[in-house]
Amino acid sequence: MNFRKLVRSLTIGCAGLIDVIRSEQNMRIHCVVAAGVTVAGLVFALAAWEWVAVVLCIGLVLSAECMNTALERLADRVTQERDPLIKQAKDCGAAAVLVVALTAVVVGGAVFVPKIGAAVGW
Ligand SMILES: Nc1ncnc2c1ncn2[C@@H]1O[C@H](COP(=O)(O)OP(=O)(O)OP(=O)(O)O)[C@@H](O)[C@H]1O
Repeated sequence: MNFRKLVRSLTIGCAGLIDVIRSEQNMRIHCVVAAGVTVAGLVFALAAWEWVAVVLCIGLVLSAECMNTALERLADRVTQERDPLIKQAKDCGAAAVLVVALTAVVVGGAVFVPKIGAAVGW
């Protein structure tokens, strides 16, 4: 195994992640929500399987946002002109983020709503 190559790949990935966080408001919103959900998970002492579900959702949403940003930048490199196919490509990328974000909301609801309900005595 080429250890130096592995470290280089990780460094490049971190640089990309920092770039997306700096440049994309939606990514910063996802990160704030992810931090809030993590704190809520600690407060409600989630079970192991609940952590698995929550962490998977967070990872999927952040990853989708990174992929969407990559697609947007490639599209902008292809042309700055209005183009119907560029619109379709960007809208499909945005749809990918929307699908995982809605999935995360459903999973988060299934995990947290019963706990919040029990805490407030519903
Ligand atoms: N070159 C283009 N040709 C046609 N439609 C485009 C083009 N660039 C963006 N759009 C469309 O315009 C709408 C708004 O795009 P906008 O430029 O505001 O955001 P974005 O480039 O998709 O993402 P961001 O704002 O995060 O950079 C979307 O429906 C998008 O698909």
